[in-house]
Amino acid sequence: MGLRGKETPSFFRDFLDKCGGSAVIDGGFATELERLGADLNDELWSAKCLISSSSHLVRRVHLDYLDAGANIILTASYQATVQGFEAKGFSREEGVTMLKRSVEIAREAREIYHDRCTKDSSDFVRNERFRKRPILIAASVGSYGAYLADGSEYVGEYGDAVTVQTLKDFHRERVKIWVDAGADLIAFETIPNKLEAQAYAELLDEEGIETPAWVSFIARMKAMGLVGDSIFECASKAESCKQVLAIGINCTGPPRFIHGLISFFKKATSKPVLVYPNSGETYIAESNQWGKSSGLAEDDFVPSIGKGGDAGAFFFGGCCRTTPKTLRGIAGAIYGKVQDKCKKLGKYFFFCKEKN
Ligand code: MET
Ligand SMILES: [Zn+2]
Repeated sequence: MGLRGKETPSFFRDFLDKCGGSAVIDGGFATELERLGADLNDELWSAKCLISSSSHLVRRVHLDYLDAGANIILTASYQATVQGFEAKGFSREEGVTMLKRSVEIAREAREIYHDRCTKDSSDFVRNERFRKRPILIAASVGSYGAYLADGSEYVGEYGDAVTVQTLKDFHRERVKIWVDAGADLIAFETIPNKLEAQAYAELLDEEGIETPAWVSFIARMKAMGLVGDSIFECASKAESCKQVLAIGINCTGPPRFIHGLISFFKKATSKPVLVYPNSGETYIAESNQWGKSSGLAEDDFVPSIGKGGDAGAFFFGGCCRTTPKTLRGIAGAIYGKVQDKCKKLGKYFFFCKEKN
């Protein structure tokens, strides 16, 4: 599904129309790999599984999220860098190959899934609207702080020595590798500050990258009071970049704050808003563990996301510690909502065909 070079402003509009009005982003990728038994206590985190002996697990997680109803799957590249693989003893060439593999494995999973949809007779895939839904591969780009692997993507204080240029130089090669590998989208994720948002926007312009992108921030919250750069400042860095088609928040919890955060973003951007919060637990960098912070049950997650739709978001999913089960709930809620809209407006053709 090579969608590069298309006139980008209509890209998401067409995609959202085909999805029925809202799109489902996958759930926590790396934490799902861990739940399936992968040991990701490593600087490469999920990218460790790109090494061929574990690539079947990467494919499996992609397929689990596709089975759950995802329209967009994020690659296992969040913490993947050529220098990271070199530090493990791989050659430069092997490192580049591993980065490309992240996109290839996701494409393989999409092909397997499409194939299954035509052959499988289970109720889920027999359902027309699931079978025909569009699926995009988004290359996951973690922040410089994620590469540092010390939890600083949640803090975003890189110090004075790190400039916009440092960040552009850091991301340039990896982004180009994923574009060349045929990703449909570039997902700049868990961005902790305005500096990095600016670096991404400049990088897209300087390299003339035509692949559409989204930028997604981590909102640093002390209860509901936000800390760090303001949402306005962060969003404005991406707002003027024509390749950035959506702006939003990920890996921020607890989800009950999401409604308010989306409202902030709606004021800061004219682009579609996306949201994929984590489970509401807090990552503790010192111990490399997730600690319960809100007592939020998984059952509360889906209603919280649903309220995000009322606040005006168009893309919904889950981040760390959410699972295919969570995503099934989100997809169900989104498709249900679309069906309601369909009844009222007679507008969204995928669903209207079935219902009318
Ligand atoms: C720390 S946020 C991580 C987001 C990334 N898409 C992942 O799961 O794996
Ligand atoms: Zn996350």
